[in-house]
Amino acid sequence: MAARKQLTFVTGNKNKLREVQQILEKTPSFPFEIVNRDLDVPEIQGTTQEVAIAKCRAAAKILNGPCLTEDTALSFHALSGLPGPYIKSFLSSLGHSGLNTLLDGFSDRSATAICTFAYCSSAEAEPILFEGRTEGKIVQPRGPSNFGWDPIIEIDGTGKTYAEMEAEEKNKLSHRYKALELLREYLTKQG
Ligand SMILES: O=P(O)(O)OP(=O)(O)OP(=O)(O)OC[C@H]1O[C@@H](n2cnc3c(O)ncnc32)[C@H](O)[C@@H]1O
Ligand SMILES: [Mg+2]
Repeated sequence: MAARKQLTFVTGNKNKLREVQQILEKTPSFPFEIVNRDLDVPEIQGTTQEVAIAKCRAAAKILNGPCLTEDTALSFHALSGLPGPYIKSFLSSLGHSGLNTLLDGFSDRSATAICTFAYCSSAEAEPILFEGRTEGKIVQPRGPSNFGWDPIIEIDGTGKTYAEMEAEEKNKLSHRYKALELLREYLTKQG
């Protein structure tokens, strides 16, 4: 059997990489083998889509070939979608408790976790986006603090935070899983 073609997933985040690999292990029809490169790619300011497109373009230019990038946003509805794509710096500055405090005074604590994969088929190609969303609400931390804001989002209909779920459970309903399903469909059709 011919070896599967490789696709470079540019991320410095080991937790993202682990989840992508776990999800794809359950998806035997995925047409590429994912290999990781940790490149320092600038992340611009803008909408989640603008940030994702610029990052993928920059990574494809550095690699001079096809690549995959991923951006994760966490949008609080009461704050018109903020922190959104800026969640990484909000989390590192404010921590779990500070993110909760941002919503004090609002009755609406709902939030959307958004995962945006961007795929460039060559260094010059326009990035194509694949977006997955999962709804929840921001709560005081519950469960292990292994990955970002997992302990402070309780996922609708489960009564659990992402951090309280086994990997398998998160990977069946997560923003990342949903985005990866769309990417898989697209790449499978491309042949
Ligand atoms: O190299 P890249 O892929 O950019 O990795 P990153 O860690 O910088 O990731 P982002 O720029 O997309 O920032 C997203 C932030 O949200 C966190 N995060 C991403 N996915 C998450 C998930 O499924 N659960 C909890 N936190 C997550 C992540 O740790 C970052 O703090
Ligand atoms: Mg980043």
